[in-house]
Amino acid sequence: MKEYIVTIVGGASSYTPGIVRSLMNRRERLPLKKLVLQDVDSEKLELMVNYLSILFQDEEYDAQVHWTTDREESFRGADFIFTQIRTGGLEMREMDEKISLEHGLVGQETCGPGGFAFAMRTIREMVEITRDAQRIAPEAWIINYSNPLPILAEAVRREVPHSRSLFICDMPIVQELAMAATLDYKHRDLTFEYFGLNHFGWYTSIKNSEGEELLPKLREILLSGEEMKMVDFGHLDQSWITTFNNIREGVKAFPEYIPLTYIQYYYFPERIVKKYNPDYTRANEVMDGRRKRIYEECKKVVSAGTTQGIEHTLDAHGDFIVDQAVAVAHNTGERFMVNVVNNGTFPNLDDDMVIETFGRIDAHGARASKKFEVPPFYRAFIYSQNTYEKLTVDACMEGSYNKALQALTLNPTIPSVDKAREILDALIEVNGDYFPVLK
Ligand SMILES: NC(=O)c1ccc[n+]([C@@H]2O[C@H](COP(=O)([O-])OP(=O)(O)OC[C@H]3O[C@@H](n4cnc5c(N)ncnc54)[C@H](O)[C@@H]3O)[C@@H](O)[C@H]2O)c1
Ligand SMILES: O=P(O)(O)OC[C@H]1O[C@H](O[C@H]2[C@H](O)[C@@H](O)[C@@H](O)O[C@@H]2CO)[C@H](O)[C@@H](O)[C@@H]1O
Ligand SMILES: [Mn+2]
Repeated sequence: MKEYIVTIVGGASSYTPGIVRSLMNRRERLPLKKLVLQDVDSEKLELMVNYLSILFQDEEYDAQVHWTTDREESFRGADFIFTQIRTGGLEMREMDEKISLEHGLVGQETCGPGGFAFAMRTIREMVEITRDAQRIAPEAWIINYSNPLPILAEAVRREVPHSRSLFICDMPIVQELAMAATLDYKHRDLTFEYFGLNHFGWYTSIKNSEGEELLPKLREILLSGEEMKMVDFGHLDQSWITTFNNIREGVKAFPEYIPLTYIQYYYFPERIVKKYNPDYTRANEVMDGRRKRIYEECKKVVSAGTTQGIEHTLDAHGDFIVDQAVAVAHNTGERFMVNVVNNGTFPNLDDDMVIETFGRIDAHGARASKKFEVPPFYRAFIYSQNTYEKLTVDACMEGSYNKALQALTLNPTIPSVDKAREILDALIEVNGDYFPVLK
């Protein structure tokens, strides 16, 4: 069987050990010749590779592992390029979240002004990565996790036509696992339907294998005040548990569908701002939690020279990306949530909109499977969010202050032009050279 070369851009991320464990667990389907970790942080890369070398040895996993800061070198010969970059790091995420909250706005990684700033820092980098991949490894598939996903997907769609890119998000699968557990079903026995954009959508149907519609039952459970049954991979922080339980608030507002967790930021921005602590945000929780825990785990293994007796982190995140690589490699046509260009899937939305819905993945990439006519309220809501996303790409690529201001004014978490201008000026100041010059 063919042996694959997988490159991870942002290879020093704390998500890497989980992804590599998923690769190891799927060694029969995706045998690895070489794993290449590429990153801008050589110190963390070295730690990660030292850790993985010991893990491979302990698990008798026969693949080479290599690290480099040189993107060109890392792409040579690659079959798959997984991308998970965060320009500015968690430190800039912290700034985004805190500045937004200081201005009375949602302070979040991918939604509202935080997502806008993250996009302005990352768009050009993601476009360059995709161009380089197309030039150096034209046969390789890029499977991208980097956020803000829909904005990066829009930028790549425009700037790098015909790139072999998949844009993926683990939120829906994690929410589906929780919804299945709450309904007392196994995830694999349910079929979900969903429409929207990434981090901005709604479930319209949840059926069991007999074809029984279970959405009304889930609605009833949520409205009765019962807690969502979280599928805990070992380290689910309280803030995520609260976010999952807020799905109920969305259902209370508009009971016809089950909103994705992230809808809380758009339905209830004032509630979120009131509840969030501007001095200790999610970025702090991640820095003190997942980031610290994973690198400590790596250091322990490296100093002990063995993985024995050291706790390992497992989550759906790693499986989700590797399963999609398997679907491409084996041309399976398996069903996944996909981010694709609309092209008539939602007939009453623009054809060129990047949408999120269920579809199939095979050797030719991702395609949506079912048409859905979007009801008027959701259609208008999606248009404002999608136009914000498109204007953010315009603003970044054209260096346009006016487009940036229009983008933020349309963002459903921002109430006025005055607020949009106030937060835009604050973000420009704090981001310095991370942002393009906006004239
Ligand atoms: N799509 C999803 O559902 C999903 C899920 C989880 C994480 N993410 C995204 O994955 C990314 C990584 O998250 P994280 O929490 O691990 O962040 P992180 O900052 O801890 O790790 C990102 C890594 O990328 C490196 N990096 C930054 N810019 C780079 C570049 N230009 N080239 C190569 N490496 C670069 C950093 O040095 C760092 O090691 C973020 O964009 C995050 O939002 C997405
Ligand atoms: O706040 P974070 O950094 O923990 O997570 C941000 C990401 O949240 C979603 O993903 C997962 C996350 O990757 C996983 O580790 C776990 O914590 O559950 C989250 C919810 O499913 C989201 O899909 C990503 O786009 C975010 O970057
Ligand atoms: Mn996501």
